[in-house]
Amino acid sequence: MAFLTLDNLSHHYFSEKSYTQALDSISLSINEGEFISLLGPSGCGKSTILSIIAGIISQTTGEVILEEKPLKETSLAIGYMLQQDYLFPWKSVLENIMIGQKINGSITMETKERAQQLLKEVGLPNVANDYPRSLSGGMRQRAALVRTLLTDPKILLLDEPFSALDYQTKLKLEDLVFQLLQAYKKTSILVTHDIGEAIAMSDRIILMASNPGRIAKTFDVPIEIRTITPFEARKHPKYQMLFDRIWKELDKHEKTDE
Ligand SMILES: Nc1ncnc2c1ncn2[C@@H]1O[C@H](COP(=O)(O)OP(=O)(O)OP(=O)(O)O)[C@@H](O)[C@H]1O
Repeated sequence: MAFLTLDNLSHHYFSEKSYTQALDSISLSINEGEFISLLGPSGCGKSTILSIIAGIISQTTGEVILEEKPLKETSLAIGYMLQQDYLFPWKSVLENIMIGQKINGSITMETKERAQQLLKEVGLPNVANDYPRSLSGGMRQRAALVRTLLTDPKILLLDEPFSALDYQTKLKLEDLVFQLLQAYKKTSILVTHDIGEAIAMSDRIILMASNPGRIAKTFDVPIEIRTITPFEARKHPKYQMLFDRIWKELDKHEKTDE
């Protein structure tokens, strides 16, 4: 039995003036500890899938099943990391990363120690009492990652978390996130437009097509790439081969959408 199942998900957005079928019959099984990427053209429904899993919106039809139970609303089992870090400027880094526990009234000495430990693990050992304005974009995203991990979610949703960063910072952060999520055996779903990032970080890539948003093809990433860091993966010959296959497939779908 899969850890997380998307069973025949469809979603329609309605407004007074328009109707959009964002998703059509999305079915996907994800194993515990697996890293999946959703890749595809703008508007194919990648973020809509994450919003449904996070319980922010309800699917029109279908089910999300986590550990054999339907997931119907927002849950602490789901952690969400976005392109923007959404750190509160008036709170220190430590206060920001413990915001979930503060809201739940569950801050303990143990939480504080774990927060400090995680900050060390992401290379931010000395910023707990600083304010977000004194941190670089990459440092802020690392703090946002700690905030997400501190609630110990079962599933991590990553919606283009590196896309606002400069290229060098993005590559460094990819390595860090990859290693951390592997160490903590987190099940993760990454939304990205970057074919290279999807190959370098994932076990499996779900290529989507639009109008309506649907799964076009699935690619398994070769084991030789999955067992090395994203930075090293980009230099592997099998990376280039897979890149070319995905590029061709994406091109085919973009042409049919035109
Ligand atoms: N709140 C909304 N109201 C109406 N239509 C929406 C809404 N959110 C998304 N859509 C539409 O649903 C479709 C899927 O959008 P979604 O944002 O999930 O795609 P995406 O693949 O994540 O796009 P991008 O890569 O540009 O972020 C698009 O046609 C979009 O215009």
